[in-house]
Amino acid sequence: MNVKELIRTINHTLKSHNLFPENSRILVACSGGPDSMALLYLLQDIATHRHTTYKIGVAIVDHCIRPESKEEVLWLQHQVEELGLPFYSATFDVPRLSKEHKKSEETIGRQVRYQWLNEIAQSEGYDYISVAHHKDDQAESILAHIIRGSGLNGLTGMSVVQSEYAIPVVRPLLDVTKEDLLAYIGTKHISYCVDSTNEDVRYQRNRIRHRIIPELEAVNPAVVDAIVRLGSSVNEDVMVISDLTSRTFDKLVSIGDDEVRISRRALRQEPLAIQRRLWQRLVSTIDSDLTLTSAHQEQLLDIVNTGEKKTFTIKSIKVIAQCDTIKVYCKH
Ligand SMILES: Nc1ncnc2c1ncn2[C@@H]1O[C@H](COP(=O)(O)OP(=O)(O)OP(=O)(O)O)[C@@H](O)[C@H]1O
Repeated sequence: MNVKELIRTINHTLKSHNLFPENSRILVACSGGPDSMALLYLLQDIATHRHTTYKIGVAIVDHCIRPESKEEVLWLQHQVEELGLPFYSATFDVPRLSKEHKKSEETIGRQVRYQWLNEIAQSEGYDYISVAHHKDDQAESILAHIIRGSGLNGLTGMSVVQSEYAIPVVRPLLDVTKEDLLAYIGTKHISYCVDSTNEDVRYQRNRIRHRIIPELEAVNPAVVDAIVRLGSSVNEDVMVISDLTSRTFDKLVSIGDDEVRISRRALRQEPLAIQRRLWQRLVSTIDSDLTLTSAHQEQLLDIVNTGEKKTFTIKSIKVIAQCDTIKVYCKH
């Protein structure tokens, strides 16, 4: 893809989601790596191409995982100041936090990064946070979910707009490949930092990127496109199932002050795919942090299929099925 086509493709992604209108303020999350440096320059090119005037700021988090990270923050600060843009940075001791919270460095790093980006975006008046995930990242993320044993929801991939936080996170590059971005960087002579851990196949993501995808490409050279298409079509189907689940939930479930109830017979008449999702919604109504494992789901589906009295405890919640009534409540 040449520069013109690249800009047209990204502009199309943004337009089809009504993103970055005139005068909006965008905080670009930039690691200093090739993808996010490309995003930074592309967003400026797109503003020129569209004759619009959105405003860009740049934010970086130093995760203290690599010895060179401090220097990279200073390098990026210099680049951003040369461009005359606002710059923000924060430092988190991710290795220490990872030990304290018993979570992987990747998970904790992502959590603190998005939380801080949101705080900065809110306090500095930005409308959007923008990140540089591209088509290859999308395919890797879907494959990672398949390998981990995800349900359908995990196969939908990342969305262009994610509204989970107060400030929406936007991914304008999901329709372009890493190769397109590297070609752009080469043409424009944009400098960037190289993350020394990117080649390390002890990290799951790198193993998928450097070992699994090339093997799959030997079978189908367009496998990245094929996986991304799978993600989009699953996404469409999941939206339909999710809508049907919501309507069934509203019809069948009665919500009390600290409990939810459903008829065992009515639940049994629903297809299994809906039953599973209804169970997740029933428990989430009581404890929004509780995600059912497939083992929990099997046990809960068993409750539906008998007429006997059954009691079941999952973490913070209790389920009692007696005669035709199933009651879900907090065990405390
Ligand atoms: N340390 C960081 N500070 C700010 N934003 C970051 C940082 N690390 C990642 N991001 C943002 O999150 C996106 C996804 O993170 P990921 O680790 O997958 O990126 P990456 O493949 O390393 O990309 P890049 O080539 O830009 O480093 C990046 O493209 C960037 O927009």
